[in-house]
Amino acid sequence: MAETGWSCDANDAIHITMVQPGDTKPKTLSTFHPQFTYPIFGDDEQIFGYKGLVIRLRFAAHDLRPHLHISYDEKFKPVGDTTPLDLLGTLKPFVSEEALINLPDYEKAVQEDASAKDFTPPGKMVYSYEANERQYEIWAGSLADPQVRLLLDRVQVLVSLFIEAGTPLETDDPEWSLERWTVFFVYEKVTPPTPTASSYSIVGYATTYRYWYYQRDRSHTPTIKNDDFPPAEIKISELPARLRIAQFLILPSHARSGHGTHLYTTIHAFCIADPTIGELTVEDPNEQFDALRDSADFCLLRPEFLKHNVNLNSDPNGAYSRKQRPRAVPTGVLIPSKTLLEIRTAFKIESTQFAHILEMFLLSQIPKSHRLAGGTNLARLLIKKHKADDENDRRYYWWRMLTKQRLYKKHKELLDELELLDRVEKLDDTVRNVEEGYEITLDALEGRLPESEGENAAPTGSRRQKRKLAVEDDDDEEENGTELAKRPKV
Ligand SMILES: CC(=O)SCCNC(=O)CCNC(=O)[C@H](O)C(C)(C)COP(=O)(O)OP(=O)(O)OC[C@H]1O[C@@H](n2cnc3c(N)ncnc32)[C@H](O)[C@@H]1OP(=O)(O)O
Repeated sequence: MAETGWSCDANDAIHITMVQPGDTKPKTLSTFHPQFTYPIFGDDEQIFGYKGLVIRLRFAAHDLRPHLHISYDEKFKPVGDTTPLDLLGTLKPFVSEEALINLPDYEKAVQEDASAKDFTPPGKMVYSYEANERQYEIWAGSLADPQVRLLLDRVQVLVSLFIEAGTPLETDDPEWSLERWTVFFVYEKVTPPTPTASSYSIVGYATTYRYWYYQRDRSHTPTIKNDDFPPAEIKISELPARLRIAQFLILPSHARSGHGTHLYTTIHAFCIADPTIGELTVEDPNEQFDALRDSADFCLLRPEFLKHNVNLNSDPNGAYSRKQRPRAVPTGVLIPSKTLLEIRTAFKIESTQFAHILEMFLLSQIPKSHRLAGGTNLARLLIKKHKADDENDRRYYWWRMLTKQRLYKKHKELLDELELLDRVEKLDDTVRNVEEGYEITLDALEGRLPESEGENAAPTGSRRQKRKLAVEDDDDEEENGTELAKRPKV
């Protein structure tokens, strides 16, 4: 434990333990430390006043019954204003009330839980899968369901401990508001450790909510109607909506085994199956989540792009373009915009995310030796431009133009404040960084795709790193009012 004198690292002091009944008393399934404790203990994540401090947060693996247990070897004797931290007072707002019973009572409750044998996760099962010869199920339920609320209230402290800038949900909102929320739980189906124990063990969960999706029907001229007032009851669950993933968590003991990807694709399938949902969006995704989402969306859309022969036209304006540079990027002839819109609408993918996946796909269709990652001669291409002899060089030229065009439109206000030369340089840096980010994802996907071209050799060790982007996405900041969890995403 990183301890200096009377202060210790809060991340080390907290132990999160999943338990299930054992032969005579509950046994530990897994134990892990939090990633963050600053929402509870402050920015420096230090706890003053204890030696040998262990704050153990236990959860029953099936119904997440919680328990908080604090132990230490020595406690600092107050000197004037210098007092040890009030641990219970500090932790109370973050853990549910029922976690504060004594340990023997908790252990008895877990060990002798008569209902455990018949426990099923709340809501209904929406997907099941096998991984590494183990069985998993994903269940979805409305937050208006008291059982969903109970589980969420019990586990929400993990949001503060694992999701940067994440805040636990208010679960005592009015019912109509709770109905907007669907919570997805991932459980492993296990062989019960005792005859009366549960066969479910938590893996992770995600919260999602519907929010109004304004779509103007331009085929109708707005008219004043004499409808009854007040109107008949409106059910929020039936209004056109976007579904937004708010919190997404896979327990560290189950991380990097594909469960996050299963959970995300299940939520996506849930959106596609619901005619009232127009798009899937994500609130404040972090870098890891973006990587997971990009990979999953790429695997989903790639077969569709291939089916429709989506590719960059290397001669967008025919022979004419070879002599004279078009005044604007000829998007309509470069890519099949109508088909792409149909794909995007059918797959309910938000427009910026769709643009990323499309750009990544178009890039992947250019042989690596004609891309920056494969050592193409960019200086020569920038002289030859759309007149380059090789069609893949021309494709790469147009790929850069198309991506720059999107980036420019998205960040127009910011870029227009710069001098022309600075603007060109900034845009150039950004497209390069975006391209590097795509190459990393394509590398990571190598071998996972059914018809892998073998273009992107898998790297040794993770190359996943923060995408260095020259132009930051100010939209996210505006929408979410926080910069902490946000990764610059262009
Ligand atoms: C909206 C938000 O809430 S944003 C916040 C997201 N949540 C958090 O950051 C909380 C803490 N972290 C987590 O909960 C998890 O680590 C998550 C959600 C980020 C990722 O979940 P995981 O289950 O680990 O994801 P998954 O296993 O599907 O993929 C992650 C990696 O594992 C790799 N992977 C996928 N399947 C396997 C497998 N069978 N074996 C080994 N590795 C695999 C993937 O390649 C991926 O690697 P990469 O990111 O380097 O490309």
